[in-house]
Amino acid sequence: MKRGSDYRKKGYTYSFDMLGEAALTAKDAQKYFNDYMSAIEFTGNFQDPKAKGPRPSISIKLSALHPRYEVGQEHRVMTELYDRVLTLIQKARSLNVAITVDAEEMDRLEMSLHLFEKLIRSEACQGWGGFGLVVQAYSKRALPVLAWLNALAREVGNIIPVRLVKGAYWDSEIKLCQQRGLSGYPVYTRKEATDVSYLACARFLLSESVRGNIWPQFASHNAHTVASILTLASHRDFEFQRLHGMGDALYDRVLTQSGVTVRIYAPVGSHKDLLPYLVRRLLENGANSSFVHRLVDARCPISELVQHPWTTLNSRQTLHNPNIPLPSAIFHDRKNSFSPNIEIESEWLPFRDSVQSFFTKRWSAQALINGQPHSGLPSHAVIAPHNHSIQVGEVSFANAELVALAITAAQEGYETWKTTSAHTRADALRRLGDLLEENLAELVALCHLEAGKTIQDAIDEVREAVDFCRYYANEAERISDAPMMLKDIDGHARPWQRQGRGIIVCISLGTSRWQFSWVKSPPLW
Ligand SMILES: NC(=O)c1ccc[n+]([C@@H]2O[C@H](COP(=O)([O-])OP(=O)(O)OC[C@H]3O[C@@H](n4cnc5c(N)ncnc54)[C@H](O)[C@@H]3O)[C@@H](O)[C@H]2O)c1
Ligand SMILES: N[C@@H](CCC=O)C(=O)O
Repeated sequence: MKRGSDYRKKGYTYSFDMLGEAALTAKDAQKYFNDYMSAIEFTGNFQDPKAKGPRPSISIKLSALHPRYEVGQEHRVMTELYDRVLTLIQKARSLNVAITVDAEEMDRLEMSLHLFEKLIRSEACQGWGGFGLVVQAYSKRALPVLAWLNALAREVGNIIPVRLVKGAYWDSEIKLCQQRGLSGYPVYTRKEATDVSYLACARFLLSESVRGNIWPQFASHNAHTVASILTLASHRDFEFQRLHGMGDALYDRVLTQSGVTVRIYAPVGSHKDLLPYLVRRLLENGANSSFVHRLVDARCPISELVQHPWTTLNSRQTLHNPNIPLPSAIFHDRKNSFSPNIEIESEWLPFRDSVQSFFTKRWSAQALINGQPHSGLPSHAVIAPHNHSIQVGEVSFANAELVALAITAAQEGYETWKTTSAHTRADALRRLGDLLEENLAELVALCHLEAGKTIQDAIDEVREAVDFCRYYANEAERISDAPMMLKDIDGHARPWQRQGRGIIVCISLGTSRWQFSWVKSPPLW
């Protein structure tokens, strides 16, 4: 507060962010809760007679306040985390300190909105107008979220402050979707698309149908964006926001020339907690497309800086960025394995229904030799480890006779298999990968019931198998067919070619590696 006093004299106000996020333990979450509480008390009680502008506020991160702020634990989010935030709201309201819920990763958007709705409907928020949230314009859901917030504000009769940012997690959003093999991205992949989205959201927030329901807080250091907002606005019922240490010159001018309030988002805390925040700033400010980066780049002409993002976007051949392949296409030589995004309802609900449709199935497993199942041996019940009242199916174990039969069959098959081209064998493996993927829902149900895996773990298990199939199919083609010349000990080059080693017995322990043994042994050698 003391450090900000010069800025407050100029007319700036603050939103303090207590550094710290992604609490991993209840102890961490309690520490961050205490930090927020004391920040609210300090901010509410601090008197600065020379300060101009509205009172400072506090920004909170939900991930800091609960170690299980995740979709799979939504019932705890809606009760335990709800109680925590409610306590902060009650304290903040009693001291007239506004609270903003920071936006984090896109997968938590729906859950954060459920929680926000429950809180804004609580008695603690009735008629206050000091409880708001952040909307990220790089999100493809930004405009619908704003429309929903506008309807909510109108219904509950509270003004909702909304900080509109471009978004601070762009790089990790892209990487996570690729790693998880999702069907697409929740964020735009061209910078100018985010800029256009920001302006579309700003136009909506400044419209008469929103005025009086939402208090817009436009957060950007991009002079083009700021100038566009000042031009778009037919009233002054909004404010600007900037980060501490950024956009000083721009906002000194805005403050003196436009009469609009400017709030500085100031992170407060120890160096230890600064790292994630700092890395996000480094990534976004280091990007060639960043406005502040281009501003200080002498090679970037002003005519480019002032180009309307719509003109830039419209000049592209595609709205998406072809340099950022879809998650399924990130490998140059094979398809990435697919996962539905079970954090978002539009994908989770249909997938859950398909998985659940197998919950009544009873699987039966027995020796399979030459494509023929061998039943008739004593069977044993397979019981779900997490719920002993569920019988997943039954299994008949092979006996020595069947093992001998299997080895003979494999020996006979090997004679043809070893002369089968690597390409044909690799194709069989790829087909297996595709079949595993096509039957994802059933395999997930089986992993869940038989091994007690969580749904995400089960999906990952199947994905790993699919990846193995595709990866080793390529490897088989790469190394199996082509004869190589290797130098012998006497320096002479000799032709060298791999060949099958014969039958391999694989003993695979436990259920979790069933696919591993399949993929890495018989089909290749
Ligand atoms: N909390 C605040 O008060 C506050 C205030 C101002 C800015 N900010 C943040 O500062 C950062 C910089 O934003 P800005 O408006 O000043 O600068 P900017 O106009 O240069 O926009 C940069 C932003 O564009 C987006 N982006 C970058 N590459 C992209 C791509 N290939 N495809 C789609 N989107 C892409 C990202 O969200 C990136 O942060 C953002 O993280 C913003 O959220 C926060
Ligand atoms: N909440 C952001 C601040 C910048 C954008 O909103 C962060 O923690 O990185």
